[in-house]
Amino acid sequence: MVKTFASRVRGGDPVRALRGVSLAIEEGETLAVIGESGSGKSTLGRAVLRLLEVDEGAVRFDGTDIGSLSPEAMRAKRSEMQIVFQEPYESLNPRLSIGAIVAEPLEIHQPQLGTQEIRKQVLATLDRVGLPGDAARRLPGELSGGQQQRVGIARAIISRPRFMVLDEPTSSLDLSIRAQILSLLAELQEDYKMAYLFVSHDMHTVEWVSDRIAVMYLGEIVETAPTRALFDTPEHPYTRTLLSARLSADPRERHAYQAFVGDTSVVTPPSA
Ligand SMILES: Nc1ncnc2c1ncn2[C@@H]1O[C@H](COP(=O)(O)OP(=O)(O)OP(=O)(O)O)[C@@H](O)[C@H]1O
Repeated sequence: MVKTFASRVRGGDPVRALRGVSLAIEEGETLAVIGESGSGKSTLGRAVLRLLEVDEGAVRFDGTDIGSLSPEAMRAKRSEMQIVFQEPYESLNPRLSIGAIVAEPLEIHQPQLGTQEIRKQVLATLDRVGLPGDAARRLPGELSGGQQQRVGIARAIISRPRFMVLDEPTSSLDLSIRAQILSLLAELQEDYKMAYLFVSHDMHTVEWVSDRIAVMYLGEIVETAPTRALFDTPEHPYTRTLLSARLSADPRERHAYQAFVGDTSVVTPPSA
């Protein structure tokens, strides 16, 4: 895929956010996309869901080129492809109750369900993501950052997607909360057999959550490898730089992910 943006600065050069990116994600797997700020990770995540149009390239979901779908067919497809954003508060309508926010995808995709059934599914989904039923009546601003992200996750999973883009889903949260949210995402993936495209700039996070890692640098994927292989034998010089930066990162981050690993049996700690 190729995507070039006009510069945000008047007279500035166009920004080549994606310079020919190609990737495939298998059913049920987590592919992490890692890279520094501005490398094009979020653009890629949005392009994959057709939340923005690319200049060149196609996205195939189960073999269907989603770029060729009519607006109605694309809307139906969206129930199978969801996104969880980095900033939960900004992604939630501050004037809608949590119940209304989580109900929205069902109202759009399965309006035939009726009010009672939608309400039942909203409460079950809130419970599944660890929120009390009375959260349904609250507004986003009344919840903590971690709870807001649980709402973002509830809204994403209520239509039972098979694929989710997780765009730095924990990086705006307190370290103590990150492990809980990562555990929840891992459990949901196991239960619902979802594939994740996990966008992150943090090597600690992707080390624990991903099956494979794609390293992005200036709009290109410079290396893709299974997680363990990438850590053990990084091939690209930029990957090596990211790995050495990780060793000097905040040790509290490490504790958060060790807590995460202690919380769940779905990930294997590294042998080193
Ligand atoms: N709508 C836009 N208009 C102009 N430039 C944009 C737009 N969206 C993104 N860009 C630019 O494209 C490049 C890639 O941005 P992108 O947000 O995809 O990177 P990223 O790796 O996700 O960074 P971050 O981790 O900071 O979110 C950046 O230089 C960014 O400034």
